[in-house]
Amino acid sequence: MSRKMKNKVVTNLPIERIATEGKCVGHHDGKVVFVSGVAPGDVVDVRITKGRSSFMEGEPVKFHQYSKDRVEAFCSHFGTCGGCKWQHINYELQKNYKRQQVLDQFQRIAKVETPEISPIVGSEKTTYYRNKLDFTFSNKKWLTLEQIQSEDEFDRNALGFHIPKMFDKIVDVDHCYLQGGISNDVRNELRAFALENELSFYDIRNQVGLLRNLIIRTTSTGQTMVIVQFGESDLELIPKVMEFLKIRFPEITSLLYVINTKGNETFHDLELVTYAGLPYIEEEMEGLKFRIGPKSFYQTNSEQAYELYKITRDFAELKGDEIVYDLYTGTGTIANFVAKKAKQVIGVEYVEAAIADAKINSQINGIENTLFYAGDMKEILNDEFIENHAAPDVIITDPPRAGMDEKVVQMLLKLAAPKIVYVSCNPATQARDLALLGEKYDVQKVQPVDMFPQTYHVENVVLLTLKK
Ligand SMILES: C[S@@+](CC[C@H](N)C(=O)[O-])C[C@H]1O[C@@H](n2cnc3c(N)ncnc32)[C@H](O)[C@@H]1O
Repeated sequence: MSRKMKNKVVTNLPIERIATEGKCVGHHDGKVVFVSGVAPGDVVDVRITKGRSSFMEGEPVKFHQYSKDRVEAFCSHFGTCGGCKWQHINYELQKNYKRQQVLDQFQRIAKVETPEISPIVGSEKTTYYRNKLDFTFSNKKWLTLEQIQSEDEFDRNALGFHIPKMFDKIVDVDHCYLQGGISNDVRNELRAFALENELSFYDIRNQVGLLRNLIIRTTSTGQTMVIVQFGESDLELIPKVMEFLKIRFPEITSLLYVINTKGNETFHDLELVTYAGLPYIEEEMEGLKFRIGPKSFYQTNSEQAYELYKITRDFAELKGDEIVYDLYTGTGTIANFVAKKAKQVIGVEYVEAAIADAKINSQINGIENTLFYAGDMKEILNDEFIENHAAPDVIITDPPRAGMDEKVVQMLLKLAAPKIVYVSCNPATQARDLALLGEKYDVQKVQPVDMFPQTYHVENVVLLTLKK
């Protein structure tokens, strides 16, 4: 019956609350309806886009009542672009919903006893907080309905972000409120230069075109890295583009490019060329320097990363004589950040370039009690590894969104370190892992942190102690 609902319009649906992944929930005919682009308190007509036996999904087509918690969205790309999906909800409420999400996931999935979840640590900056953005060049610009219906011809080249669920359509970004500094100018002027010089924008379907991707990374110390990804190896045009950026933006401290003719945009396996400046940028925290190469992961909100690391260090309560494992260490930021307070810190991560940066980060900061290893966690963290190193007193783990592999969780249970500090960017997978760790561990503290205002994403730090 529900499949028949597809494209039908449910009228006057009161929106009740926010569910996972930022969608809101209403009820119709005893079924849950997930609706995007609305806020709790709205009353809307919803066109059903998906009907299943237990739930439906839809999008608003008419608003009868607006929630009192709504605010005016500030970005002209709101509703089209996949980022900042919560900018129509006031920030105080965004924070409450994020905390609620952690609570919901823990109750639904973890099913372990938890102490009260602390109020979320909010971000002072609610715009211009990201230190990294990734823009795509495309010859398939997303056109608005008015543009499609108008008689005018439109240039279809675009530089911006992917439209959600459409791999080849790109919203041509005029201004992005996520990254400050020269980011908006670099993107807009590079696009203008490319259009003026009739350079080809990437055609993702046919995998041809010169300009493929633009990555801009900034630091709180004012450094900027710009990486241009080219889809063709044109030795005449590439220097022309790079020279334009070098001359026009002397503020760029690290200007690189990479030629990528593969089927995907990742460049972990490709060689980057430093065209001007240094091959890295440096972030600073409590006087420590962190070197970030083009292939390294670094938390994308530097100010909130500092808050996150302080909470992690506080939860670990190090006295100076502990062996600490920092799993999924990235460029070793947490490892180096806590090293002063530990006997030894061992960081593990699978991106080799990040491990090379982690070692350099220890070196440039004069830190001598860290060791770093590159490898897949489920392979490297084995009995031999433990035999070769002292057993940990504290384990800090900060896995990707997918959480920890079950083999890794089993290893943590076997290691039975007195304390685990689990940092996560996905409370659902964290809750799943906690359900397993619950066999030997109690959850002592739960502290959500907002790294990504205007989105539903939430970071969460949990302290676990070994059951007595
Ligand atoms: C959320 S990041 C944490 C980085 C770091 N703790 C920080 O704060 O900068 C997760 C890291 O896990 C690494 N990673 C993902 N899967 C892995 C695996 N199977 N084995 C080892 N490391 C992995 C990623 O490369 C990434 O650097």
